[in-house]
Amino acid sequence: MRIDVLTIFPEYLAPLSQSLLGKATARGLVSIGVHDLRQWTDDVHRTVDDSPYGGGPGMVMRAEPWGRALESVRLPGARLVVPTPAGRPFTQQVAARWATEPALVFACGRYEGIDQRVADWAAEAGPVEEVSIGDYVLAGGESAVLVMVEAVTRLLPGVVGNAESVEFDSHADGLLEGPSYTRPASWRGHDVPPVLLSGDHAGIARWRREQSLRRTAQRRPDLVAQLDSASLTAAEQLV
Ligand SMILES: COC(=O)COc1cccc(COC(=O)c2cn[nH]c2)c1
Repeated sequence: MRIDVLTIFPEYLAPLSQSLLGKATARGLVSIGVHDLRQWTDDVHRTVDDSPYGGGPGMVMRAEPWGRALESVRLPGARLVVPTPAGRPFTQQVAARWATEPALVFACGRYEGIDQRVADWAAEAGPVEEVSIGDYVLAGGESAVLVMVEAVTRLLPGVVGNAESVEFDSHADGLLEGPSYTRPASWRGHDVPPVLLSGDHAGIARWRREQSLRRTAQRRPDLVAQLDSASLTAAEQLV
């Protein structure tokens, strides 16, 4: 997968070339390019923002630099992702869908946002998604891109050592992951649930499912509504 990020703070995206991602890049599973939007400005001050039409606080990112940057960086048909508080929710399902894409381009907004005509114009050349990573407002899209790139690239085959651990992630089956334990069996008066030491694999699997349903019902009742009927019935018994 090819990932390109357009931003006025390229140094903010430095973590992308380290740790998990660094290894994946080194192994050729994903290639990442981070580009400074100011490369595509046309004035001596390298201006990327201007006052909003219609008045209002703050500044808006100008369309021209974005148009030139996207023409230069975005492969034909590549999915353009714009992180924004006003976007559709970014979920594990969205991450899984994007993980099959050959290329993704991320546009990091700053100030009050990017002139809307950029997304509208970009949609003429390929899919554009305005997505939110949560109901809060950041100073810019860079942190959201770090989050989304991590969620997507860890799903790429070969990036996460143990493929099973990806399969059993929270949200992979619509449920939250239950509690995990490791040695020692007793720690500061807290013991590991005995079933996990029993060797009864069917019992362990049943217990883990029950823990996931219970935790989901308690912490994310909004997710319970989306469960299939079997899981729903089980979850309702546990609230
Ligand atoms: C068309 O889209 C835009 O103009 C985007 O513009 C902005 C403006 C300010 C901040 C951001 C960053 O995204 C978030 O704050 C965000 C994403 N998820 N949850 C919070 C983006």
